[in-house]
Amino acid sequence: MSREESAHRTGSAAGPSADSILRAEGLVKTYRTEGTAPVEAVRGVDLHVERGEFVAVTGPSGAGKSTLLHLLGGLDRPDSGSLWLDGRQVDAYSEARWAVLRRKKIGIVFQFFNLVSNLTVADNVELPALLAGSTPRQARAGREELLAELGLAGKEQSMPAELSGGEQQRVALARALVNTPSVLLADEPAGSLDSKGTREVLRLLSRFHQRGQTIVLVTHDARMASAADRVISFFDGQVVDDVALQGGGGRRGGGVADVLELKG
Ligand SMILES: Nc1ncnc2c1ncn2[C@@H]1O[C@H](COP(=O)(O)OP(=O)(O)OP(=O)(O)O)[C@@H](O)[C@H]1O
Repeated sequence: MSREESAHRTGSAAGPSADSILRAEGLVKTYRTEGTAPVEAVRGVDLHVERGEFVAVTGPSGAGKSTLLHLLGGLDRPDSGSLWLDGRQVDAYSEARWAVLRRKKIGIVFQFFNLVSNLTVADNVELPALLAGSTPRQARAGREELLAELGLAGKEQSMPAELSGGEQQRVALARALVNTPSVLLADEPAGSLDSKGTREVLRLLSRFHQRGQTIVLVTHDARMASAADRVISFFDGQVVDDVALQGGGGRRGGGVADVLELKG
């Protein structure tokens, strides 16, 4: 039986549990630019992500996936709706409180890495740890462990521009994970990589997921999405489907191998 055939619908139908790490209710975001019609990017989204889940949000270009991810990470504010992270209601947080929350509880990776170009690889990874209150010794230990794990030992003193796209994304992943966040938000993390880089990112996401990392991955790539435990289809600012992939996904094994084969 194919993974698609074995998929079954649970998702939002199953509803949030006491263990939901992320929960959104009625999220709405409309972009208003003078002189143009308002764009209703997110139109009343209810969503929950359980602790340890790997959830992919997929859909066509312009569906509102990135906007949703930005709302979940506090990078943008909803016009209305509620948001809980780790049991705490966070939608009314000020910018400063969100910044602290993000440092400690949310890791984010973007399509174009967003590394600090004039800092070394080591400093890019250590900086968020230091900002979150780690001692220099702790930050260094965390950086060393992650860079070794991500195959970047020896690149500590390189500048981002000296690295390949795949290497830069691995640095971005190390930076996002250095504070052991409750949730990792990934917005098209392989969107600017070749097939080798894409496989690498998938393999690493799956590895961290297997160790319990909660992940929300935005992707328009169905093959990447099929590495997740659960796939949420987004269309025109709304969730139109929410499907659990049985026996697959990063955690339960099998799925990623299929995906990696698919990508050749
Ligand atoms: N800052 C902004 N100002 C105005 N409109 C915006 C802004 N950001 C996004 N939009 C619009 O909101 C809608 C949703 O965009 P969004 O980037 O969230 O979609 P997406 O599904 O992530 O698309 P893609 O896969 O192409 O990245 C689109 O119509 C987009 O043009």
